[in-house]
Amino acid sequence: MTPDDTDLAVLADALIHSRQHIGPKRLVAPGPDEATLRVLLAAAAAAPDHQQLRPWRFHVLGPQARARLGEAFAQALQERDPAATESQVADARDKALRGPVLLLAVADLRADEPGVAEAERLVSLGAAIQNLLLAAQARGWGSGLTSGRSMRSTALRQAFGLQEGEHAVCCITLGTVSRAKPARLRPAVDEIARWEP
Ligand SMILES: Cc1cc2nc3c(=O)[nH]c(=O)nc-3n(C[C@H](O)[C@H](O)[C@H](O)COP(=O)(O)O)c2cc1C
Repeated sequence: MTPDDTDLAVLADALIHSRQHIGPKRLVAPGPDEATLRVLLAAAAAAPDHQQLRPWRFHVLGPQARARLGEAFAQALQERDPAATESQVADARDKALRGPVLLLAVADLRADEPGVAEAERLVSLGAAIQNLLLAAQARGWGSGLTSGRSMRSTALRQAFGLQEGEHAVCCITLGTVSRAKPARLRPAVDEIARWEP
């Protein structure tokens, strides 16, 4: 048996390759409960983190927070497009209500630590998100990431009390997959790797 044939390797590969982005409209109730969310967040907390700066956190959004997020989405749209119609504004607001469980991922780039570049801190957040998504996938929950210009809006920053140097990166929706699209074709290994002699 080669090391690739161990049960753990087979499981890990199956988990990684079966995860796919599911849009929030296709994630329906039920979603993971608080106990499960805590397990998923503990998986996020196991992400690599140079000098252990903890350069990110997750906001778990309850109904009031989701209403605040919806208002921020609506306000951000109106600010960047004053001609937006009522139905477009309502649609923007609605985005915060899709899916049973919603988290907001925030990068904290404030730590004055010249040895750890901002890019490294964002990599750590990406790893934390992926840990969370895979832990969710392993338990049968679907997930999707959403972002867009509203993430950088003053309205959203104010709604979640973000300080200078803190950045809302994306939302994470978790729930039951009602309808999955065919899996995306992933890049071939030789497209993403250069074998340096
Ligand atoms: C930080 C981040 C933000 C994303 N934001 C969006 C988004 O706003 N809308 C969307 O449809 N997908 C979004 N995605 C998901 C990607 O579209 C998706 O991961 C990509 O299509 C690859 O598909 P896969 O995850 O199924 O492999 C985001 C992904 C990341 C990493």
